Amino acid sequence: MRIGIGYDVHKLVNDRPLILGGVIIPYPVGLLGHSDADVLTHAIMDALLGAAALGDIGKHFPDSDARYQGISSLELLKEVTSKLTELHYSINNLDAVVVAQAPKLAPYLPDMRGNLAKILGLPLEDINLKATTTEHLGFAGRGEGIGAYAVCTLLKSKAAL
Ligand SMILES: Nc1ccn([C@@H]2O[C@H](COP(=O)(O)O)[C@@H](O)[C@H]2O)c(=O)n1
Ligand SMILES: C[C@@]1(CO)OP(=O)(O)OP(=O)(O)OC[C@H]1O
Repeated sequence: MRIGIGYDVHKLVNDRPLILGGVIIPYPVGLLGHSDADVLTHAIMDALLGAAALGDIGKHFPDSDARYQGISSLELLKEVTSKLTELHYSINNLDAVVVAQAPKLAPYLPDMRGNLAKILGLPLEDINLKATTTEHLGFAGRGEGIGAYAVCTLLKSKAAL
């Protein structure tokens, strides 16, 4: 069993959609980034890459590469999933938390979970998503940005042992 951790933050700005776990969330501001800035999916990718000792998303998908400009982070997650499969890793479970003072994310978590399960090829029970505020403290509490943490465990498939 191998464990990985991921953490990412993106800034909230005008004139950008708010996309988390591939779900477009109606909100007056959205996350700034080279890709679609889906901070939850980024933290999950970093956890998966970390567990496999494959570095981080900046190494695999540099923001200097025009191919990734505006890309859906779910497309990047597909690539990470393929890399894990090539190396005979399977995902055992995944847990993540989005740190956002607003909007209320609970209503959107089931759709995010469904999107992630589909791409990762996992049953829903292997994925858990949560949201928390910071009780108005810090950058997230002031609504300046949104952060996400993710932890996952990987198993090496039996065929590769
Ligand atoms: N952006 C958010 C933040 C929180 N929630 C839900 O509210 C619960 C209480 O949050 P606290 O930060 O006050 O502990 C939390 O457990 C989530 O269920 C949310 O939906 N969206
Ligand atoms: C995903 C990438 C690539 O488009 O860009 P961003 O959306 O800016 O995200 P970040 O978490 O800053 O770093 C990874 C990047 O290389």
